[in-house]
Amino acid sequence: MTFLVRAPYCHHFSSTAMAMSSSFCPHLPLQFGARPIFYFPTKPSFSLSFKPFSVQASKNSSGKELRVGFLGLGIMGTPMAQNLIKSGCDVTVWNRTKSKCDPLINLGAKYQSSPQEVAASCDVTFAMLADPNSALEVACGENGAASGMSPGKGYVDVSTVDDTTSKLISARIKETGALFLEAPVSGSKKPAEDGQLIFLTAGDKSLYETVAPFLDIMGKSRFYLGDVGNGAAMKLVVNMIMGSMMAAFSEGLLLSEKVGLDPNDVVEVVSQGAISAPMYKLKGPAMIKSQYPTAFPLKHQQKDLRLALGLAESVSQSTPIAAAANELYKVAKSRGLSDQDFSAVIEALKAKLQN
Ligand SMILES: NC(=O)C1=CN([C@@H]2O[C@H](COP(=O)(O)OP(=O)(O)OC[C@H]3O[C@@H](n4cnc5c(N)ncnc54)[C@H](OP(=O)(O)O)[C@@H]3O)[C@@H](O)[C@H]2O)C=CC1
Ligand SMILES: O=CCCC(=O)O
Repeated sequence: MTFLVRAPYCHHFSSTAMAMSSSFCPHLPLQFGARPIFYFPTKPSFSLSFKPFSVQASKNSSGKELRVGFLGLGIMGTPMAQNLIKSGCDVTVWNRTKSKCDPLINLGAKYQSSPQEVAASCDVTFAMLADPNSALEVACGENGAASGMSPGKGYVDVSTVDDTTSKLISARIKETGALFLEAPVSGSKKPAEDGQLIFLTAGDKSLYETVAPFLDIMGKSRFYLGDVGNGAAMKLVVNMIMGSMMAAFSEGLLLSEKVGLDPNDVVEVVSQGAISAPMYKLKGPAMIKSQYPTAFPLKHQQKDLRLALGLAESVSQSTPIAAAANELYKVAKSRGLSDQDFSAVIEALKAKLQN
């Protein structure tokens, strides 16, 4: 197997490719069913000498370097597309609000004025949209990407959506003869900037292999999980856990303060014990100061909890903790905190106590 690897924390993407023998690629034991999972756990700690990405990038049937489209340039899409451009990829961008394309055009990206035109002018097109509705609209709506798709092309949806939405998009893309991969990401704004995302992919295996070099520019590891829907489900499970963890952490911080403890000590104690999580150490100090600089918008966390609860209901799985957490995020949204970081959910608990 060939892996594209990059120097840890290398921002200039002089990155890249090195053919590694399969002995470098640990195949982890399968714990979620009998599907193959390809896992590259961390970037190597040794130094490599790199060639420009384009030398090793996947080629299309005419032997030309693949042209990459990127739709959706929000908090995540912008740094992801930026990393592709900086690595030397041929990138064409589109965003509903056109002004967000400008910084990427300045970096060397091309621009097309609709998802259809991006898809028509590129070999593979990535999409990073807000939610199921926008993902569907951009892929399947008027002048949507599907209208520009044809055999030999591929569509990679990296948005967080539910499995039903992903299957609808997949069906529409595949109608055109193109291939489809869902590839939602774990990791937030900073991992996106640092090319340290975790891709949870499912769908056409050959497209997964084709876009692997691009995933490796944007991420630190990638999982192939089988049929369309499995990547979406994995992402929702992970974010359901995360949403509940943040809600529980918020309760702990507020309780500690009420009983006369220093919540900064709580952050430190938690960080040294079995329930330590990078998220607590990263966001706790700002939460204590009632500051919520946005990395992962609260409205998206609530969307993910809503979708995860739907997923749980579809298989009759009881999820009372996530359901309670979801209510808190809904309260936070109703108090105008949608665009703050999801750690602002703590404000919902403060508000509750004041009622
Ligand atoms: N932020 C994070 O930490 C992470 C987010 N995610 C997921 O990634 C996705 C994107 O997140 P993020 O970048 O934070 O979100 P943002 O809200 O920053 O960006 C959303 C993007 O979707 C576009 N969009 C929204 N509605 C429409 C529409 N109707 N038609 C066309 N485009 C639309 C926006 O365009 P415009 O600029 O015009 O508004 C923007 O490009 C979400 O699914 C989120 O859950 C996954 C991992 C981490
Ligand atoms: O979907 C958002 C995930 C945020 C994270 O993994 O830190």
